[in-house]
Amino acid sequence: MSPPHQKPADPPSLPGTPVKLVEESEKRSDYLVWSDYFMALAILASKRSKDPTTQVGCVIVDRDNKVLGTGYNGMPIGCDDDEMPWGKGDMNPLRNKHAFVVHAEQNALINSLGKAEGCTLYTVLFPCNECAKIIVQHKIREVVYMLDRNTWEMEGARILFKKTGIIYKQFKTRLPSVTLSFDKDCYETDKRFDKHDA
Ligand SMILES: Nc1ccn([C@H]2C[C@H](O)[C@@H](COP(=O)(O)O)O2)c(=O)n1
Repeated sequence: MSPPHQKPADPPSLPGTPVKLVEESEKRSDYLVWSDYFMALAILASKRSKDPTTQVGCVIVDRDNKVLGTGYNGMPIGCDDDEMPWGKGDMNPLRNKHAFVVHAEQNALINSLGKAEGCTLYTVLFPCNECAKIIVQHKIREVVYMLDRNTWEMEGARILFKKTGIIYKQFKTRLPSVTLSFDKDCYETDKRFDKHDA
């Protein structure tokens, strides 16, 4: 007899009988945990960025795990992406992207319509000092980031977070990757549904 915690084995199928479909009556175990889901969303948002060197995405999440806003680094509304500078090596600061790009965190906060108090901010890149000022003003509770840079701007952000009690921590996951395929994840699922339904 099987031990009580194990499902009894399926009886061997008789020759010529069709193979039984995998039972789908139990909860999936390989679903995304919240933090993986939110960081994956931030990375997905970063794919919207037109910045040729660094694409950043950001997601703001409330205590009930509701997404209040997402953002990525891009030019301000009304500025034609094709007319704006995307480099950063020109002597003239007005010919560099940094003079104009709205950071991912800023866009996510703007999109959260003033409701970000007590929320967690997931970002692909650690915030700079300018973003940190706005994060503080919105009373964000916690910042979760993937990548960090050793720059004075990010050091400035760390100083502001420490002074104001905003928790910041590097993202940790057990997953090496989250893959997303229009084909496999949607069309094939739909085909399986058709089979069951027929
Ligand atoms: N926390 C951050 C830091 C930077 N960004 C944006 C600003 C630029 O578009 C890009 C950085 O460009 P790089 O100097 O690496 O060529 O990333 C942001 O959105 N959030």
